[in-house]
Amino acid sequence: MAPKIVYFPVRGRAEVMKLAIAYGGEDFELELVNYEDMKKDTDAYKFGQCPRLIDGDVDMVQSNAICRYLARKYGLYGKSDAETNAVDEILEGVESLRTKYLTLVYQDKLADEPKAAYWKTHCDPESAAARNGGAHLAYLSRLLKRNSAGGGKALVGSDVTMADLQVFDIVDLHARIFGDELKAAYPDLIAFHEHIAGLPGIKEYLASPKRVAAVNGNNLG
Ligand SMILES: N[C@@H](CCC(=O)N[C@@H](CS)C(=O)NCC(=O)O)C(=O)O
Repeated sequence: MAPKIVYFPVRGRAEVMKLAIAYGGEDFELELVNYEDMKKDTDAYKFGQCPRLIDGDVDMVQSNAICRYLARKYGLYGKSDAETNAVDEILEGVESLRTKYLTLVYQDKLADEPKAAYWKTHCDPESAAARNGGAHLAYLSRLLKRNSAGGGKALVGSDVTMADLQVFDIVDLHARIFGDELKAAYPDLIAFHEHIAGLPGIKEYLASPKRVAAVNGNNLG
């Protein structure tokens, strides 16, 4: 049976899971959950939150735990302890940026002022350089360059890992908001994003009706 993801009708935290399953060559089923039903079912939704993954005997929540499970299942977790550690570092690094992104879109509603401040603090390579490298996207770009085995196409080692899928997704979210500005600032991350988008399984998934539409207008989702 195909793995089942239970979530709200947005891309959100489930998107990376779908990319991993698609790259792993499996199909997935998507079940939409209603907020009130989720809150009542504390056995399944142990923290009152989704996404949830059901895959055979596996029934779990917490997106990064799910991502690690899928990384092990599909061989996306590095080829050595050192690579696995590096994948874990990147998953957590992306999580930090995702938290800030979620504040910008859900709490600050992408208003002009917080958006400009967000760009300056977390994205802008010039202000990052002025702060000796301190900006989240600059960190990711540096990690991509530093991994010579990846040739700009992988963040850890030479093969695709869950770290690549997480970075693809976070770049995808930022590209929707910052468009040309992001392209000009991080051509390496954009080229990386294009490479991942063309991988077998992922290419077909991204073009398929299974990809939940981005919530346009406010760029959420
Ligand atoms: N740490 C959790 C966060 C999950 C989360 O915030 N889920 C949101 C939807 S994206 C949710 O269920 N919110 C309902 C709530 O927290 O009451 C994870 O990574 O899965």
